[in-house]
Amino acid sequence: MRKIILLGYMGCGKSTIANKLSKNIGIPFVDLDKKIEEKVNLSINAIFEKHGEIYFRKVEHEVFIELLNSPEQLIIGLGGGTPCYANNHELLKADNVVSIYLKASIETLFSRLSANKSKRPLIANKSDAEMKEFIAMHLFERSFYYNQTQHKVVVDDKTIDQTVLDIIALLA
Ligand SMILES: Nc1ncnc2c1ncn2[C@@H]1O[C@H](COP(=O)(O)OP(=O)(O)O)[C@@H](O)[C@H]1O
Ligand SMILES: O=C(O)C1=C[C@@H](OP(=O)(O)O)[C@@H](O)[C@H](O)C1
Ligand SMILES: [Mg+2]
Repeated sequence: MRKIILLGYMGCGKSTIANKLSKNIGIPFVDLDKKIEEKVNLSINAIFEKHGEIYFRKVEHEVFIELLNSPEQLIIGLGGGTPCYANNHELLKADNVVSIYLKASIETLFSRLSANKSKRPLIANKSDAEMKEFIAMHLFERSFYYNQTQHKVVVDDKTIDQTVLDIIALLA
C-alpha cells in the first residue's frame, strides 16, 4: 500500500506536519524516530550517547525498511538524516512511495531549532553562532539527497495548516 513520506532537515516540521496531515486525511502516521526509540527502548539522545551514530543509522535503515514493507497505507515522517545514509534515498524511488521534501530556509530552521535542540543530539550542545554555521553547511551537504524527492513544498512563512493544505493539493 502507498506510503506518503515527509523528509527534510531537522526542524522543517516533518513530525508536526505529518501528524496534522494524518488527522486531516485519515491515513495513519508513523514517526520513524519514535519507532526507533520503541525498538531500542531508549530515547534518540540515549541511543547516540550509549551506542553512537553509526548504530543509530543501522537501526534507522532497518526500521525504515520494515515500515516500507508494512501492508498498511501510512504517512511516514523520516528523521532529518534518513535519506542521506545507507542508500535510503534509493528506497524512496519505489513505486508505492510518494516522497515530499519540506524545504525550509536556514533562517526558518535556525529559529525553530534554537528553541528545540535538546532532543536533537547533533545540535544539542551547540551555541547559537555554532548552530547557524552548522545548519548552513549541513543543509548544503544534505540537499543532494533531499532534492531527489518527487515533490517539494516550501514551508517558510507558512502555518502548519497551510503546509498541510499544500500537501493535500499535490496528493490529489
Ligand atoms: N509553520 C510551522 N510548521 C511546522 N512546524 C512549526 C511551524 N511553526 C513552528 N513550528 C515548530 O517547529 C518545530 C518543528 O519540529 P518538528 O515537527 O519536530 O520537525 P522535524 O520532525 O522536521 O524535526 C516544532 O516545535 C513546531 O511546533
Ligand atoms: O538530521 C539528523 O541526522 C537527525 C534528525 C532527527 O530527526 P528530526 O529531523 O525529526 O529532528 C533524528 O533522527 C536524529 O536526531 C538525527
Ligand atoms: Mg521529527
